Amino acid sequence: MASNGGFSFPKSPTIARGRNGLPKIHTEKKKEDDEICHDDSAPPVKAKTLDELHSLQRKKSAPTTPITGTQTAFGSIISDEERQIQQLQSISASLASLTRETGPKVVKGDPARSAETPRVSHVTHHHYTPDFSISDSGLKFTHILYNLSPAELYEQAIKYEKGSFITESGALATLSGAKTGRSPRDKRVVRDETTEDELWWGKGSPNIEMDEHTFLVNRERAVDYLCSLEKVYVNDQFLNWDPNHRIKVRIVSARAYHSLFMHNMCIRPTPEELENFGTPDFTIYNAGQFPCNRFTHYMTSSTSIDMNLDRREMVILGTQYAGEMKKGLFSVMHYLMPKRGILSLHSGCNMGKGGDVALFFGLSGTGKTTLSTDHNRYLIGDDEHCWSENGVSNIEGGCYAKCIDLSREKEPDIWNAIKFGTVLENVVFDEHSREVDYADKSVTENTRAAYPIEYIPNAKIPCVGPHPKNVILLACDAFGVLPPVSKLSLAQTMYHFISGYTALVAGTEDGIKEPTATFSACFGAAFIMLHPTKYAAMLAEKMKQHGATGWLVNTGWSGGSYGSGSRIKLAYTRKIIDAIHSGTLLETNYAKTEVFGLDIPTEIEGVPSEILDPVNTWSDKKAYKDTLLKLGGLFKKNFEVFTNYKIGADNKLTEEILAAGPNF
Ligand SMILES: Nc1ncnc2c1ncn2[C@@H]1O[C@H](COP(=O)(O)OP(=O)(O)OP(=O)(O)O)[C@@H](O)[C@H]1O
Ligand SMILES: O=C([O-])CC(=O)C(=O)O
Ligand SMILES: [Ca+2]
Ligand SMILES: [Mn+2]
Repeated sequence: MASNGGFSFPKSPTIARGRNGLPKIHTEKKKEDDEICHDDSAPPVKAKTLDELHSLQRKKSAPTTPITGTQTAFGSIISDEERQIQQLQSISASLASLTRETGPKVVKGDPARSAETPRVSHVTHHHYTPDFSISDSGLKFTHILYNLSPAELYEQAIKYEKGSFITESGALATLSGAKTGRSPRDKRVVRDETTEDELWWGKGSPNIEMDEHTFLVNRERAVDYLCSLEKVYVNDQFLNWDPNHRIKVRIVSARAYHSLFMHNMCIRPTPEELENFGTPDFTIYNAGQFPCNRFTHYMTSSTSIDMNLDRREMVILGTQYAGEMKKGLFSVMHYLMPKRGILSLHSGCNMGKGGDVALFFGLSGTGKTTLSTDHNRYLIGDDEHCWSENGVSNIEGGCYAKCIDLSREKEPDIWNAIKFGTVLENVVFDEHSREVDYADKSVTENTRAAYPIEYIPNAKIPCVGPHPKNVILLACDAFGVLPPVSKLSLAQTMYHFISGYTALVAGTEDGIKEPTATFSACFGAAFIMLHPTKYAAMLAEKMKQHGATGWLVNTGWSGGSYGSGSRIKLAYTRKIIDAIHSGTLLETNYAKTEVFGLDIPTEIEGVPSEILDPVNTWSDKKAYKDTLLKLGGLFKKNFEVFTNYKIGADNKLTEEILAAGPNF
């Protein structure tokens, strides 16, 4: 016993094997000398009750502006408690019913814990509540879970939201409910005197009108629903990394999943920034699963996503798909930024070690996130950017990657970003090991991961960069006739930007399906608010001024259309993109294609030369020509609506753009 310097180990109970192989536990009284033996166990806890013990576990967060309090705009200093009351008053005002003219009684903190953790006392928006407005809803409290941390949101989701699980890598797996994608046909925009003239309305426009009154009806419905809940989540965050054009947004939602999603996707304020947040510039009321009333004017389904630019508010009813919030705010930026002379872009963006910036435009699923996430370059952002006179800035604070068929080998940075804090939507996983099967489309093909941008190792923080050198237009051409890469003139770049082409293959359950061409102006018609030519004119102007080169990259099929050919290997596309970034692709020899008149390189390092001209990869040359002409015809037909518009101040450019399309 004394051999180890006077220490002894408490004797473990003697275990013997019984007849059935199970250990037999001996419970006879220990010998006297065992009890007086040196005890090295830790001292007992100070708590006298379990509640006391639990309260020891959680330490109150340190005040972020200690003792001195916060300096207000008028120079006075306010206490921490006063500041918290102001914050709650602001939230109560956000949640105020428009008819009762008073905000709900709000109290900060988890209702499940309010008994044990007294937080800031409640506030009502107006201190005086007239008698006539007293109703049951006026008597209850709404608990506010304000800018919770990812850990707190995990606990909320797992406790209260069915379908929430921690995956093997630590991500939060969630279900978005009946909707697993956006509902563009249910989007409504208030048409008033201002927006009547400013916005793009009519054929092709994503802005389907509603009147102010109907908006208020839906707003009231969402606010009443949210206030009827025991608790709501409130996120106060920012959009746009350009400090001169930063927008303050507030998101009120019913689910921890939504709060964590926006925590990841918007820019996260520092504690100091949060203290001085004040009144938001834009507010989202996300009532999620609560539907709109189909008897309401303008409603054509139980889902409605309503935007009121004058009130700076958005209401979501009848869909829990979180992308509605992300893209709703993007639409707002597509309105606010051009007003300030800043171009908003549905594009990814990265920067080389030497400071060369590339933009990646493309419709959903064409490769913005995949190709802007590049181990050799700094990631500025994967989906939404602004281009101002100062250069580029990311609008968001996170990325939203498609996960279908994700593999560690092909997309290591995205794979590694799926860890604690990341929201994983609609994926399927092993019920025991919680390993995700990224090939499984049982819930949807649109499985997604939302993670903060700093989860990508070479993210450029702050997410801003100089003026772009290369503008890469991505199309996933399932017809297999567009070349893997072509160099574009400015007029061609504008033609393809306005066209916004891609062709994906819809559901593949019933065997081979024909690809369908999609044209979406500015590679994001669902989100733009002004006429496409307004954005196009700004892009042309900026590309000309900064000498950026345009490229068209087909990330889709080669060797035949969908069904006979195959998707271009991601490894080849990456080599093509590398050659664009490095500048070597500018130096190589070019040939011109028929019909589209594109300049295609004859060789690229690491890419088999025969695939560079798609005609070489088709065994049936007639089928190739027919398909090429068919696609050319679709482009022409789509562009008809734009032929009457002037693009920019210069008529010459308009003519050049019209001539830059397919010719046959
Ligand atoms: N050659 C290729 N180039 C790019 N992506 C490819 C290629 N082959 C397969 N892929 C796959 O295509 C998908 C591209 O999706 P990605 O998330 O980049 O779309 P996105 O343009 O960011 O769309 P969204 O705007 O909807 O987020 C990924 O799943 C990627 O693995
Ligand atoms: O908004 C979404 O759901 C995903 C996305 O990025 C897009 O469709 O462009
Ligand atoms: Ca993306
Ligand atoms: Mn997108």
